[in-house]
Amino acid sequence: MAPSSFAKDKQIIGFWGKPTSTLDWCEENYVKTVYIAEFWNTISNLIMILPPFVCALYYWHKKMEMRYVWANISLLAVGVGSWMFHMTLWYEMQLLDELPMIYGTCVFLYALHHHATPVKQKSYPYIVSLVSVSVLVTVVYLQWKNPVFHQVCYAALVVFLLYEAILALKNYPSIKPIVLASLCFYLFGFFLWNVDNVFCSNLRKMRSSSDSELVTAATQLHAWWHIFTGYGTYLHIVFSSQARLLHLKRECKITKLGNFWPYLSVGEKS
Ligand SMILES: CCCCCCCC/C=C\CCCCCCCC(=O)N[C@@H](CO)[C@H](O)/C=C/CCCCCCCCCCCCC
Ligand SMILES: [Ca+2]
Ligand SMILES: [Zn+2]
Repeated sequence: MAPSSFAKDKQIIGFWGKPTSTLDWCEENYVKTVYIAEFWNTISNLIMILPPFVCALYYWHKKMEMRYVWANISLLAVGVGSWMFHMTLWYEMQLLDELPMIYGTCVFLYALHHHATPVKQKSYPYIVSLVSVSVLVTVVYLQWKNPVFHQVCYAALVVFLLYEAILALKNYPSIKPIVLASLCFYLFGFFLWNVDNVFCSNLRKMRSSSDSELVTAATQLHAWWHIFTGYGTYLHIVFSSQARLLHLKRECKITKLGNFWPYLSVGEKS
């Protein structure tokens, strides 16, 4: 599903010129500033930029295996790509948003699949399969610029990740709450993404008939999709790394930073 043909009537052209992307989401373009096409959709990406940046540095400092550092960098890459896309609405930036979603999910699959393997042991057939899927999706999507193709491929990878998560849960039932939290936030974000696409004209009417900035912000459901899926994905990284550390019998505990932000507190490497 793609929000394609809304507001063809009064398009404002801002600093980045006419949109060249194959998607233009429900948020009205260049309303807040001429430098950012979709303001709320842009700044909501901070949730995919700041926490994984800090978490990547923390895991690196704690000498976690590099795949968990890369998992954070993958989410960070999606956040930066998505920021660039919503700011410019350029086709090239859309690719910078969408393709890392595919690569990132492959990194998550790789990390989760290897949560119970001996240190430095890798499953080469699994790696080859993930690289092949990434290359295939990239090549086809560069030729066939249909966003639904990207959405179906991405959704299939997420379902496969869910299957890997269920397998990991069998080994470590204690991680169930964080797996469930990750899934609930993610699915709620997906629900909002659909509402935004289906009820775009209603949401726009609500915004145009209200002067309240609160209504404007609250009805940007694509921005809320970023926030909920970004948080759900961050929690996925927390549980994937926790499953690994439990397997390695290395000390770790989910702690809250400032009584608010959950992260995996990791003990020193023995
Ligand atoms: C299950 C819990 C954790 C899952 C982690 C999944 C791996 C995440 C990988 C990358 C992070 C992505 C975070 C969201 C970024 C969104 C950026 C964005 O908005 N991009 C759009 C352009 O602005 C792009 O065009 C959007 C595509 C949306 C595709 C939606 C596909 C639906 C996926 C639904 C999966 C349903 C799973 C059902 C399971 C029962
Ligand atoms: Ca828009
Ligand atoms: Zn987006």
